[in-house]
Amino acid sequence: MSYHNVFMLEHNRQAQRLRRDIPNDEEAFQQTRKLLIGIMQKIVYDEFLPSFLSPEAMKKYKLSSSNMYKYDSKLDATIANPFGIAYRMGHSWIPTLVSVYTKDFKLFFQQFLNETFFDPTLTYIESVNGAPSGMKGLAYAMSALESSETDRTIEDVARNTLFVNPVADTSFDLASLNIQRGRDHGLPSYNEYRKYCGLSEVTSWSTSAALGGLVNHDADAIIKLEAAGYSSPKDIDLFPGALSETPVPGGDLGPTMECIIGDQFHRAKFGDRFFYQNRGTGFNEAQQAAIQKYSLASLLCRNYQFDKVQFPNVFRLADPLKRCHDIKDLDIGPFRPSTGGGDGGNDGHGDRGGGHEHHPRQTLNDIIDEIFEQQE
Ligand code: HEM
Repeated sequence: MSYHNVFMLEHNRQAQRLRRDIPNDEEAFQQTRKLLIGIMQKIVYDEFLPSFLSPEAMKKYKLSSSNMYKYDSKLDATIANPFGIAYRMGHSWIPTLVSVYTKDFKLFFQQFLNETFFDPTLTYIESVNGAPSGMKGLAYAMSALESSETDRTIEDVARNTLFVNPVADTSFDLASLNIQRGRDHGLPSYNEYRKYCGLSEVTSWSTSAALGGLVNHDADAIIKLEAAGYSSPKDIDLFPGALSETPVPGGDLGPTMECIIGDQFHRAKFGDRFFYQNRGTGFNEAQQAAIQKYSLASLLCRNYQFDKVQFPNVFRLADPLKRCHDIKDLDIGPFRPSTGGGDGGNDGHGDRGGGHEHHPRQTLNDIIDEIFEQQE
């Protein structure tokens, strides 16, 4: 929710910067929306994906923006059924505790995750006497804390306290839901996806390749999968089979997960006519270069007033941290229809510090007020 909110703030901030040259409300909204989608795509492909996919997978599926981009109209970008299950690997990142940190990354408040289910109170907390607001404090904590490992362990909080019904004394188990949802969708087994991905077929409970064993699992994982009640390794469901694979070198996931997730993000990139790197429908060279230089770190600095961040990639712990003051804002110049030139970034404090920035004629609040007045 904190990150969802920060993109909303970023949208409004960039809309205000663009307002000077785009007086029409609808046009300003659409251009800002397009810009935010481009920024999001840059962050996902160049910052988020490499934080858990191996360099090999990044290369194989041409996910980094340094790969030449050519839109492929024949590529189907729709979400594959197994991706809806494989991408639930994020369920192994779910923490037991939700933390709120101060701006200097000290623990301010902690709550059990299940206490936040259906109760967003934490996010409403306003900043008092220098203490962080809920939204910002959650982002400070998320940027500073290491995430749980991507492994076969899903915390009890998501296994025993999901959708608790105190009257019936029941609750749901997210791991079971993931398995059952795969079956509901008629997904073939883990073994079939291994074959689809060009990996060896599994026919025995051993680790031996010659015996058709589970070559991408350690002995402990194999014991647990066998104990789960599958009468043959060929029956293992996609979610537990792929999630319990040993990670490939340099990545957090096993080869089957990398294949399904890498392929999906490849198609979502090269099969999307509006991908930000597609010249013409996406952005021109100068605009792309500006987006390329921007980062989630910079975005957090500006909207949540971080003093220091992990840089250049907030998804990786950096030491030392970089001062926000030294990280440039998005160069909005190339996005201005009238100038077509850059404003060269600024001193790290968004519009407030940029010598070339002009205040917009109206704030978004003014515009919203006007719309309401017209409706009355
Ligand atoms: C507090 C954290 C989270 C909770 C409580 C949660 C809970 C859930 C629940 C209840 C479902 C629906 C399950 C079903 O009925 O089949 C679901 C689906 C899903 N979750 Fe999560 N989740 C969390 C975080 C994540 C993360 C971090 C990721 C990935 C990075 C993720 C990926 C997915 C995906 C891909 C689906 C399937 C969506 C679809 O196909 O419609 N979730 N999650």
